[in-house]
Amino acid sequence: MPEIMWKRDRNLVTYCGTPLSSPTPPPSATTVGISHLGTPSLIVRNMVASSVTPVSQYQSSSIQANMPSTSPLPSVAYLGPRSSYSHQAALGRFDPAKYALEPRTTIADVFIAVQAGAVAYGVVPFENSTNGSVVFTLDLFCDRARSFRDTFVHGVTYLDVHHCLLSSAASLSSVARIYSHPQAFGQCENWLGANARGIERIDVSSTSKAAQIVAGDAGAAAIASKIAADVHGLKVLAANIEDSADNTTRFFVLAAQPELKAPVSKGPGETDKTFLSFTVDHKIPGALCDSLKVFKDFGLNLTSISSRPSRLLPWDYIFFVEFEGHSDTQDVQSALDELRKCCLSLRVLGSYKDHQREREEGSRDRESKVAENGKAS
Ligand SMILES: O=C(O)C(=O)Cc1ccccc1
Repeated sequence: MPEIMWKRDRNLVTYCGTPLSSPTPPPSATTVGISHLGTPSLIVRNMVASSVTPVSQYQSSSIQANMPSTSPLPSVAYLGPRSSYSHQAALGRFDPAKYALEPRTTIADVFIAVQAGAVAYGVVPFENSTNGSVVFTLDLFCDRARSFRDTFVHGVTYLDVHHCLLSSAASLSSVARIYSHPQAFGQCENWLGANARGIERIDVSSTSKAAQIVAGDAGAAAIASKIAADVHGLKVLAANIEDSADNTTRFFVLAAQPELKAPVSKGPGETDKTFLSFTVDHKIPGALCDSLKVFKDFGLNLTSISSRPSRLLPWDYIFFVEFEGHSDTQDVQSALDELRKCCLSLRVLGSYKDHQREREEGSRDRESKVAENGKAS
């Protein structure tokens, strides 16, 4: 086997000197579910058609992760196997006629594939409306080993998430084990507390992985989507078991270069956002407060804040902030210059368009319709 050499040349990914793919701009951010893709059976057919065969679970995932795509189309890596929520989010954003959607075993493998230039884009879950941050993804953005220096957030896409309990067992009384992704367990706590007390819970890499395992184990069930039930030939023992009816997950679209230009025109309801990580000197009282005050002073509205342990020292943290504004504008650049003065380190992880306002307006519409309906009855 010849040694595989990757290098980056003016944003073209080259393999032994031959251009393989030039990143193609993705379609603009899309929102809410995948219903626009057609009937459930069409979606399932697309999922089957747009997937390459998942690698055996015994093969090292990191070797597979940075293998170049063999498709002539620009490729998009997602947390697989097929029928995961990440796959559904990727299908909502990337037309499978124009992009080759490729499953990866873990979220880390998606980052590895993007960083290596093996794919043009990656789709990873970032945060959930009921269960908060996806810590696996935040930990990869911490980039403690400096492995993902060229991996940036390029866009956002949203997915309405409705969980089901899937099994080949006739009823819950024959189920001894439930498999799922930790995020899915966290989004179904009420249902599990009321209906599945004492049943063992087993964390796996994705909900569709759980469905795949359960397809071969009659004493087990998976928390996954209705689409995963169809793909893996499982029965739906219970539907819509999520704690919150408007359960939504936000996914980041990753790419190996930042989206540098501030968009000249924005669609209705679109907002520019920037995501960054920073560290402060924990020995200085008020260091975090000083850094957050910069956003206030520059009139930049924060939309998300989270932290992960630095793993350098106990109780030392890396902070993540998302705010409204684009890093390619003078306002934001001045704020970042000021922020650098009170931070030990700062990394802009990407600027992108978001449709959140439109979604909020949509949910306000729903709320006012419910209120009007309440008055009328
Ligand atoms: O496990 C999956 O299917 C994923 O894509 C991760 C996830 C899990 C639960 C809700 C949303 C995304």
